[in-house]
Formats: sequence, structure tokens, C-alpha cells
Amino acid sequence: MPPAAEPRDTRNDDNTRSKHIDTLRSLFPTHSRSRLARYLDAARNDLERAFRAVATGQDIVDGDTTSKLSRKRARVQEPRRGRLDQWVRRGGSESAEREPAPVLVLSDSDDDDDDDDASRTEPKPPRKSAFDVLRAPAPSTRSAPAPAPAPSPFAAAPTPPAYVSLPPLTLSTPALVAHHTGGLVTLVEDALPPELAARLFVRLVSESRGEGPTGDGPWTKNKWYLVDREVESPHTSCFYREAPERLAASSSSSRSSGYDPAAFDEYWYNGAHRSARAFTRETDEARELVGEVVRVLMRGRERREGEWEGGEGEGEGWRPNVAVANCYRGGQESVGFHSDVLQYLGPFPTIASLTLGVTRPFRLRPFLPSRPPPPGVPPPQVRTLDIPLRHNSLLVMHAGCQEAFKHAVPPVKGGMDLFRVPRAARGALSDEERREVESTGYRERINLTFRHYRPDFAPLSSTSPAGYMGTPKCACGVPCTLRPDGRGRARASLERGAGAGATPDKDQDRDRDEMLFFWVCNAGAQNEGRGCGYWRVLDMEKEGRGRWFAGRRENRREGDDVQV
Ligand SMILES: O=C(O)CCC(=O)C(=O)O
Ligand SMILES: [Fe+2]
Repeated sequence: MPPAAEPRDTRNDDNTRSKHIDTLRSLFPTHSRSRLARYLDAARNDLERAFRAVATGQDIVDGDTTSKLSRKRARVQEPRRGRLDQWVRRGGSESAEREPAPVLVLSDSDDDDDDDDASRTEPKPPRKSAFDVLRAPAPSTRSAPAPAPAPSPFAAAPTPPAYVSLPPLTLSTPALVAHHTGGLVTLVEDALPPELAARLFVRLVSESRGEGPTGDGPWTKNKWYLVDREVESPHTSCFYREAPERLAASSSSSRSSGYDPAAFDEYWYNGAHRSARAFTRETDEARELVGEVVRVLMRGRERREGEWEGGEGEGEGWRPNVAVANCYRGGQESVGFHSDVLQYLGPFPTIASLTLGVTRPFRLRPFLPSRPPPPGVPPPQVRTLDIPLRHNSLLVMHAGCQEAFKHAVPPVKGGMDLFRVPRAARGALSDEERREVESTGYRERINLTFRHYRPDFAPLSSTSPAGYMGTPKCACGVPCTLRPDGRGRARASLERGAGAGATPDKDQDRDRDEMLFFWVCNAGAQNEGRGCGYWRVLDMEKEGRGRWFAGRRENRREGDDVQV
């Protein structure tokens, strides 16, 4: 299907606005959406201006009496002149000299549908980058609430909240993790034999520093554009994959398996080509064991629509054929909230995350619904969950986790315990390594997220079966990213008839509870923030995936209509 940019119309503007608010929200997680929306409106939808204003703690002044913000101000700011005066004394004239455009002004207490606890901020000094902002301590001060006006008998009924925030929880046992994630996450403690875990840790720390036996360089920080600002991940990472010959042999029908081993040497991430390394010997040992553990956990779990349907046979089930390796050196290195991109994993992936070294909390936060529930349905309750991940623990994110939660490894405030390799686990180390671990406490947390790249989501190649689409490209010519519609925005657009390639009749027939997945332009991540805005809903059948994938005849169900 030829890529088509979504037509520019008001719906598209709504979309852009909503995307901008999402971007701001990912940068300023302690600010509510409504507050960020007001910054954006006051900046006339200019994301960069809104970003600067929030980052530097500017208040909002907007001379445009027609803007939503001004209407809001007319309603609420009059009794709070004191706050505006304070702003004028604090830096109004200085700002005016620096920046001729009107300063954004918003009253700090002008926040009605807060979606996070403790989300008010006092003005902050300018910061260097998006990630400095992400690391800013959570604000704790709230201005005193203005006296509530007497309710008007003519006032419209208040809009019900889209969700209710509950206080965060720390989950320190496997049972608590299973309970509070609704079974979407399993924590396995002491996952590997202790000697393997120790050897893997010590050797991956060397690899991450570029001191491994293969002579490959150190792991690197990803760089991409957020809007037109280049940002850098606040930790280093590297991508490992199964050796090409093993990958090619990994399916019982390898000639038509759809895996082109060469396709795994290079892959697309954040709109750019990256290169992959072959698993090291210890990583290979670990992933065999991780594969076994995960396959056992998956047994008996109900499969979701679109999930990998591989069976139990040799080479058929979930295989950790790739891994993203992350190194967090010291408490300040972190990763912000995200859900893992799905372009090679497909819908409802299972991801197994092995922690080695320093204990760090792994944070989960449910996707926040973008719309209130239908009348009569209570709003969902959401809360942030922290799971402390100790050395040699395996966190399995089951099918549905990427679709329901975002995850992060936040920076650690204050001190952090160093990791010492347990004495009893040092047996498999070389003499030199043993000397090193005896004298060293490590600041590193190494994480390996094992993933199963699916043949029916592999890049298109000469061995791909007929009728298979590969990774769609947008108008920029860059392979798209696949995302779950966790917040229901794609569904809302579809209901309005928007979305390239959407066939409204069919799409409207979809079960409202069915999770949608959509391909989206990702070129802007490398192209100074400029993408084409393309998006369209994943259609497994039309794209020749899942049980329609001709390379997996053994999985076809009786009566399935196969497109080739
Ligand atoms: O380090 C972790 O536990 C999380 C890593 C992660 O989110 C990722 O690789 O996508
Ligand atoms: Fe992740």
C-alpha cells in the first residue's frame, strides 16, 4: 500500500496538538496534561516555545484575547494579580529584553484536572537539555488553593476525570509484582546459575567499556531529535543478535522462514540505521536459559490477537534471538518513560529483562487514557509501580505489558550502594578478573532485554515470502515504527475517519476493547524533528503477517484465507 500522508485538516491540527502535548508530557512528567496544554496554546502550538517556557519556569502572558488561554485567564487570573505582580518583579523586564515575543504566562495554581500528584512547580532556572529537565527533582510545593467560588446553578456538569491517580507503590516480592501488574509482569529472582551471572556481569562491563576480546568499541548513547533539539539517551547501550548462521537455521522451514540473517546486521532504531553485534559466549549461554524460563512461563498463558503464534516444537516457540544491552554507570544514568517499539516484535510481545550488578528500581506507569470513560463507567485507577531489580533477577514483561504500561529506570537521588560480585560466585572468573572483583565495588547496572524478532515482522528481503509487506515506509522513505495505541488516540482518530489507509467501515467494526497498533513515521527522530506525519493502523491480514504469513504454513489455521 503506498504511503500517504494524512491530509492537513483541523483533525490533523488536533492530532499535532495532542502529539505536542504528549511530547511535552514525556519531557515534563510532573506537569499535568492540562497545564502543558495551556503552555502550548499560549505558545500558539509552537512546541519549541512551549518547551522553553516550561523548562525555564516562565509564567504565561498572551495578548491574544481570542485564545483559549486568554479566556481562561479572564476567568481565573483576575483575583490572583499578586502572582502576576510577583512575576513582573521577578524577571519580566529582563525576559522582555531577551525575547521580544510575549512571555508565556500561566498562573501556577491554575490547574484543574491534575493527573499526577505533586505536579506543581515553582519557576525553575534555565536547563541544558530535555534530560536535565527529566532529572529535575519532583516538585513538592503547591500554592494555596484559591477560595472555591459558590457553585452556580447554571454551571455545566463537570467533565468526569479520565482516570484517578493513586499513590505510588514499591513492589519488592514476585507475588506483589504479579498482583499489582495484573499478571502482566513476572519477577524471577536468582534466575541464572550464580557463577554465570557473575561472569556475564564482569564481561559485559568490559564490553560496555570497549575492553572486550572482540575489539569492538564501547557501547554508545543513542542520539535523536525531539522536536528540533538533539537529545542523547542518559545511558549507553548496544544491540546484540544471534549469529547469522544460527538465525537462518532457527526455523524448521528456514528457506521460507522469512528471516534474512543479513537483515539483522543492520536495523532501524529512532529513524536511523544501527549495526548489531553477535551475542558473546556468555550472553549466548544466558539467553538459552532465559529462553527456557520464558517458554515455561508462557505455557498456558492465553495468546492475544496478533501475538506470536509459534508452537512448542523445536525452533517454534519464543526465542530470544536479539537483545538490547544497557549500561547505567552510576545513579545519574537512567532511561525515561517509554514503551518498547514493536516494529520487529509485533503486537503483544514478550520481553525478558535480566539485571546484573547494582540494584535499581524499575518503574512502571500505566498509559493514561486520553478520554474519559463512557457515562456510567468509573474512571480507571492508575498508579506508578517501582520494582527494585537486584543482581541476577529476570523481569518478564508478558504480552500486554508494553500495551498497558510505560517503563523507566529513573535516576537515583542521593547515595547508591556499590555492587560487589558475591565471593561464592567468583569460581568461573579468570585469575585477572578475580583479582579485579576482589578489589572493586561496581557502580554499573547492566541490563539485557531479550526479545524475539518475528519472521513475520522482519525487514523485507529476497527470501521473504510472496504477499509479505516487511516494514512499511513513510513518505520520508524511512521504515516506520510500530506502536500500541495505549492511550486510545488512534482509535479516536479512526472514529473520526482520519488515518491513512484506514477503511472506516471495517475499522469501525472493530471491537472497542481490541487494542489497535499503528505504523508511524519516525524519520523526524533523525531529521531535525521533521517527519511527514504518516500513520496507519496495522492490518495483519493485508500485510501478510501472523497466521497469514506464508512462511509459517504450519501455523495456519484450518479455513484461513491466505494471501500470497
Ligand atoms: O534497563 C532496564 O531495565 C530497561 C531497559 C529498557 O527499557 C529497554 O532496553 O528498552
Ligand atoms: Fe524499554
